[in-house]
Amino acid sequence: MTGLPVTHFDPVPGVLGRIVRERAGDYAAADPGLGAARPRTGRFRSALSGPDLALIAEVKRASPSEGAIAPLDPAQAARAYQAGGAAAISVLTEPRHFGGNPEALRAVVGAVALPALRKDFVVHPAMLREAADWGASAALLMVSVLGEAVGPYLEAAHHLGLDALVEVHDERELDLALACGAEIIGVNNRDLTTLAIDLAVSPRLIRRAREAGFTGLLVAESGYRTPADLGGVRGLADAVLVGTSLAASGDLTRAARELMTP
Ligand SMILES: O=P(O)(O)OC[C@@H](O)[C@@H](O)c1c[nH]c2ccccc12
Repeated sequence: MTGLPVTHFDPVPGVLGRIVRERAGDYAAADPGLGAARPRTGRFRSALSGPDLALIAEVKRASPSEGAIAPLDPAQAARAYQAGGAAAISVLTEPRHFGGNPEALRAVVGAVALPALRKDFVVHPAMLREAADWGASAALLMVSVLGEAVGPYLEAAHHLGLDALVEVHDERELDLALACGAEIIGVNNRDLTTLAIDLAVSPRLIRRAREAGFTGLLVAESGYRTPADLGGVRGLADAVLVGTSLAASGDLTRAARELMTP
């Protein structure tokens, strides 16, 4: 595959815009080639497909909204999440604002049998190639960052054997995700341009996706701290993605179990 757009992103405002510009700079000289097609395992997708609300637990050491969260050891954290019933592990690899790095992802892949998601601001095809090389089963693709390019990026992820979590935050982004053939759509409750959380966003957009006839998987993301917080997406979402509240808990296994017990 060639010709993947690497530079013509929608102009992105706020905190998100800054991170996107930094990441684009990091990868400006990287080789955009994807190489030969790799077989798709669909491991991430199948891990979320059960009848129960699945947990994607995130290894998140810092964030722009919280600053330092916890000095997690990624392998240990992933094992603790696995013991607590997580279906998949999300690993931040963004270094400046989220305390992530490539080694964290590799360590998680080596430590647990669960599929891992590369959580980063994907703005260059090399970032997908890396995700596959590092053993991730999936990568995050943000419609707020990629705009219309999300379609080609989705194809690139699939070419590399990865599942993609296509993230949206409003109706316009959801409609783009639906149009590009996303199989797994994540609805972020956090507006990444202002960092404000609104737990009503996920139920609203998940309903809209289902009304549009979407038959893929839907993930509710960000801001969940208590079992009661999950009330709005139980029976609606296939999975929830939770980082801060688990990472900051001090006992990741227990926190994961307690959060998911209605
Ligand atoms: O820490 P929280 O509020 O539980 O959120 C987790 C996850 O949804 C969040 O880290 C996230 C969602 N989309 C992102 C995009 C980039 C960076 C981070 C994110």
